[in-house]
Amino acid sequence: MGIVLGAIADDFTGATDLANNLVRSGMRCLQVIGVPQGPLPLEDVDAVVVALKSRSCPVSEAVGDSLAALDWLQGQGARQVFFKYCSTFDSTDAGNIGPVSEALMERLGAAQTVMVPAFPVNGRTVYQGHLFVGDRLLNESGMQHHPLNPMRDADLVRVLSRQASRPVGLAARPVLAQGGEATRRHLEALREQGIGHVICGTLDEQDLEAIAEAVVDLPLVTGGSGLGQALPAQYRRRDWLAEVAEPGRLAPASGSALVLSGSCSRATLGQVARFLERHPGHVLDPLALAEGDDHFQAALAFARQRLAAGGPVLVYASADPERVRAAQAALGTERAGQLVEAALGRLARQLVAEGVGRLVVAGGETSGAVVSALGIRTLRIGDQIDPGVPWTQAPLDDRQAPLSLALKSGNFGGPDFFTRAFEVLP
Ligand SMILES: Nc1ncnc2c1ncn2[C@@H]1O[C@H](COP(=O)(O)OP(=O)(O)OP(=O)(O)O)[C@@H](O)[C@H]1O
Ligand SMILES: O=C(O)[C@@H](O)C(=O)CO
Repeated sequence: MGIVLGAIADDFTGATDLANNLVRSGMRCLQVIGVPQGPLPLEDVDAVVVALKSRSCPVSEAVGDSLAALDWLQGQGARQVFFKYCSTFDSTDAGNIGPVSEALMERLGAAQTVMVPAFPVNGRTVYQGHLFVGDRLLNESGMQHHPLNPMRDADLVRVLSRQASRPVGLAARPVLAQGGEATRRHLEALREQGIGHVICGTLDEQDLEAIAEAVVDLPLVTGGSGLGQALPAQYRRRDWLAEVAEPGRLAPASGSALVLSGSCSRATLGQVARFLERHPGHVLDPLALAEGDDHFQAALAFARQRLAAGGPVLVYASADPERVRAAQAALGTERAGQLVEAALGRLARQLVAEGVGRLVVAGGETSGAVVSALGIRTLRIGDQIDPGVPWTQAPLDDRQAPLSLALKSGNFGGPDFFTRAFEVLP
């Protein structure tokens, strides 16, 4: 028998977010970085999430990578496929949510799929097709300033219609409130009218449950991690899942504790400030990194010394918008980001080789850089630290015990995330 759910995530921290919700609802979950070259041992795994970097790359690349992930997941026997994108629907008029969904539908022979970005526990809800972040419409939430995919329209039917070739429809709250069966009938009626994509309104967990009941037999579902919280109960009703007492059980953690932050999101800036009130930290400046190796070596020396004294230690490039803009103006946005990502990746590789065994990384791009630098291919998903962020464990060739790793999306986590993460780790 194969896996129950095969998921394709368009970034690394988003993959971990979905995997976290699946584990919390009782599924044993493995995250793989990129499409594996061959089969993996999956006897004790119910769901695999393939983490891609396909959110902001050219459409053709995103489609190609997503189809390769789909082929691999089908090879592992996945009964249902989940395309995971951001709960703020990060995309542009060119894509990638519409084109990737349509390519997956075509390959799966699916006439219809649902779009469910909502993640109510983190404040992402959808009403009459409009996406809210907390009490603000998406286009007033700060996301209108996103450097890569500014979200200037909260009407998801309109947003998706600009990037999809199949017609887009809506399953609004009054339908969901009537329950799973009524929602399924509504989807069917839309399918008969030729509607390929259905934006689902979602205000709370109950709505997610109605959607999950209605879509459990669709070959493809798409959305944020909220739907991942509700689907396992439906799989269980169909007897597809074994009862497992601790689906997020990991080996005991060991080694010293390090936080690396390249995220400049508002939540991360607060977390950095809170950490520095009680623990040592060292700032990385892209302008200084551009001048030679001394700045990196100073950060490495600082971290080594403080880790030896007991840790946890923070190394961060996180900076307020003004400082980020200044670095970007001087170096170019891409080079500034690359300098930071390369430095944090190098620090991770060096310090893990020297004994760091518990590592928190903040930022999606930053997480991608660190995971690549460490050569990590698979992550076993453990228990949640805060909504959307679990501890994970990765086997490493040159380390006997697995590395405990938490990958935090920029805007996720409470203000004390960087300290509490280590307190909740067994
Ligand atoms: N001081 C800085 N100046 C310029 N760029 C920076 C600075 N610090 C970090 N960066 C870059 O900003 C980018 C931050 O993106 P990243 O995805 O890691 O964080 P995020 O956007 O907060 O997270 P998420 O994608 O999970 O919401 C990275 O490319 C990082 O290298
Ligand atoms: O869905 C979310 O908000 C996150 O998992 C994410 O994708 C952030 O990059």
